[in-house]
Order: sequence, then structure tokens, then C-alpha cells
Amino acid sequence: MEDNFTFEGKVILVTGGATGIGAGLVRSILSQNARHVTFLDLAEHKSEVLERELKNKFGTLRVMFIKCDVSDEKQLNEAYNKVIDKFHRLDIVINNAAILSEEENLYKRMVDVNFSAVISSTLRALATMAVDKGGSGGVILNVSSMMALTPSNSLAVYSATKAAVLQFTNSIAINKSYSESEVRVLSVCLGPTDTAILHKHNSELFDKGCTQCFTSRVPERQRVESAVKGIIDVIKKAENGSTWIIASNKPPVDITVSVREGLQNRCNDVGGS
Ligand SMILES: NC(=O)C1=CN([C@@H]2O[C@H](COP(=O)(O)OP(=O)(O)OC[C@H]3O[C@@H](n4cnc5c(N)ncnc54)[C@H](O)[C@@H]3O)[C@@H](O)[C@H]2O)C=CC1
Ligand SMILES: CC/C=C\C[C@H](O)[C@H](O)/C=C/C=C/C=C\C=C\C(=O)C/C=C\CCC(=O)O
Repeated sequence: MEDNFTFEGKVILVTGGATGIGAGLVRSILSQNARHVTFLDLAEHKSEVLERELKNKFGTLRVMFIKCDVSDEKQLNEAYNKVIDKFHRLDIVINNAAILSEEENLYKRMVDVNFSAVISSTLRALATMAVDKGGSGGVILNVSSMMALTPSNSLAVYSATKAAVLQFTNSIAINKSYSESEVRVLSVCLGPTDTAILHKHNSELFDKGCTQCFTSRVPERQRVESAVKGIIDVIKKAENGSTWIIASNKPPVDITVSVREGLQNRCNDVGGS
């Protein structure tokens, strides 16, 4: 890993950048002197408003919105091609876009957007950035949730997609040797954060402590800025394959060992080495 990692001069792609945590990331990264941030989103109007604001503030060449449904591989690949054709490099990809719905007939859409798209984007990012594939190294950060770590009686599919993101990210990080790729593959499990995704889900219940949903205390709802700052800190300092909780307006907590030991303890229980 680079000593004193900074965003200065880097080319970055953020999925789901129109609103919430994604929009916060786009703003924050630009203010840290990134060369360019492309953000992908489906929400055309909100994206265009944000793009206009950021072009005015940082300059027209520093930011670009591409309308893209990340679950559509063709659209996703075209978006990657556009960035690479323009800048001939890519340094950081943040796979942040996701949806949350409790409607049973939307479960396939949730799997496609929250999980399959993260696989497609991670594999494309690795193929582009890995040193052993002709790239110049980089960082891929996949956004999971604390819901990946605890059973949920109301958000089974959403939680499962986030658990899948976590397991996929950690497996890819081990599979692709950092010494060859020089791409750090990271995951964060965010706690409840004040954005539309949370507002849409049981906001009232949540504010009462969500006692029906969880066996113990739910983390305090955090500000978007705290989630954004946490993700930026993780990108700057985290080791390949590490997993971090960012919750309750606190600094990121490294849970890599707990995530790995959970599995190891179970292997020990059944007599594994
Ligand atoms: N807000 C919270 O309490 C938590 C959020 N997270 C995760 O943080 C990430 C960001 O979510 P928030 O900012 O909270 O929600 P949000 O709903 O404000 O942002 C999600 C963005 O993704 C975009 N998007 C959705 N489907 C898309 C698609 N098919 N293609 C392209 N863009 C698409 C939306 O238009 C939106 O701009 C998500 O991965 C979410 O699961 C994790 C834990 C807690
Ligand atoms: C590492 C977890 C350790 C212990 C679990 C605790 O016992 C406790 O049960 C943890 C609860 C964690 C809850 C986390 C999030 C709750 C979120 C919501 O209620 C809102 C739902 C969805 C918003 C989107 C999202 O969180 O991904």
C-alpha cells in the first residue's frame, strides 16, 4: 500500500452517487483534489442537479454523471469504457448503489442491484486496475451493512444481499493476491445512516429502537458525513481484504478478525484444523 495514501490526482468511479452516502462521497473526494470522479446512477434529475453544482464548484472536467443501471452489465461496461477511454486509468471504485424493498416480488431486483452488480463491477474494476493485467493498482470498496452480520425478521433478502457482498469481497481479496494485483479489495458494514434508504424502511419503528427487529441494541442513527468520513478513512488506511464497521458517528472499527474467526470457530467445532 502507498504510504500516506491521498485522493490527489486519482480517477474514481462511484456507483449510486446521486443521493445519500454516494453523493457525500463524490463531494468529499472532489474536495480532496481527486483528478476526476464519475458517478453512476439511475436517478437522472438528482444526478444532473448534483453534476451541475459540482462542475460549478470544482470545474467541468472534474466530475461526470453517467446514467446507468448498474445491474445491467452492458450499461455498466459501457460506463467503464467511457471512463477508461477518457482518462486511460482508474484508481478507485466504490460500489455503493443499492435498493431496499420489503415487497416480495422485488427480491430478484434487489439481488441484481445489491449483489450481482457488485460482482460485475468488482471483476471489471480488477481487470482494469490490476498491475498483473496492465493496470496501475488501486482500491475497490464494496458497501455492505451491519444487516449482513445479524439476522433480520423484516429484511431477509436485503440482509442476505449484504452478507453476500461481504463474503464475495473477502473471498475475492484472498483469491487475487495483492502482491500481484496491487488492488486493495475492501468492505464496510455501515450502521443505520440518515438517508432515503433508511427513511423508506420502518423509520418510525427504527426510531423506537427497532425492538421487534433485533435481539439487542440497534446502533444510533448516524449522520451521512460520518459514514462518508469513515469510508474515506478506510480507503486511505485499510489493508487488502479487511472489513470495517462504520456506525453511530464513530470512527471505523476493524472487524476483519471477528469475521474470519467466526468461521474458524465453527470449523473448530466440527473438528477442522
Ligand atoms: N442508510 C443506511 O442506513 C445504510 C445504508 N447502507 C448502504 O449504503 C449504500 C448507500 O445507500 P444510501 O445512501 O443510504 O441510500 P440512497 O437510497 O440514498 O442511495 C442509493 C443510491 O443508489 C442509486 N441506485 C439504486 N439503484 C440503482 C441502480 N440499479 N443503478 C444505479 N444506481 C442505483 C439510487 O438512485 C441512489 O442514488 C447502499 O449500499 C446501502 O445498502 C448500509 C447500511 C446502512
Ligand atoms: C456486528 C453486529 C453485532 C451484534 C448485533 C447486535 O446484537 C444487534 O442486534 C445489532 C443490530 C444491528 C442493526 C443494524 C442495522 C439496523 C438497521 C435498521 O434497522 C434499518 C434497516 C435498514 C437500513 C439499511 C441498512 O441498515 O443496511
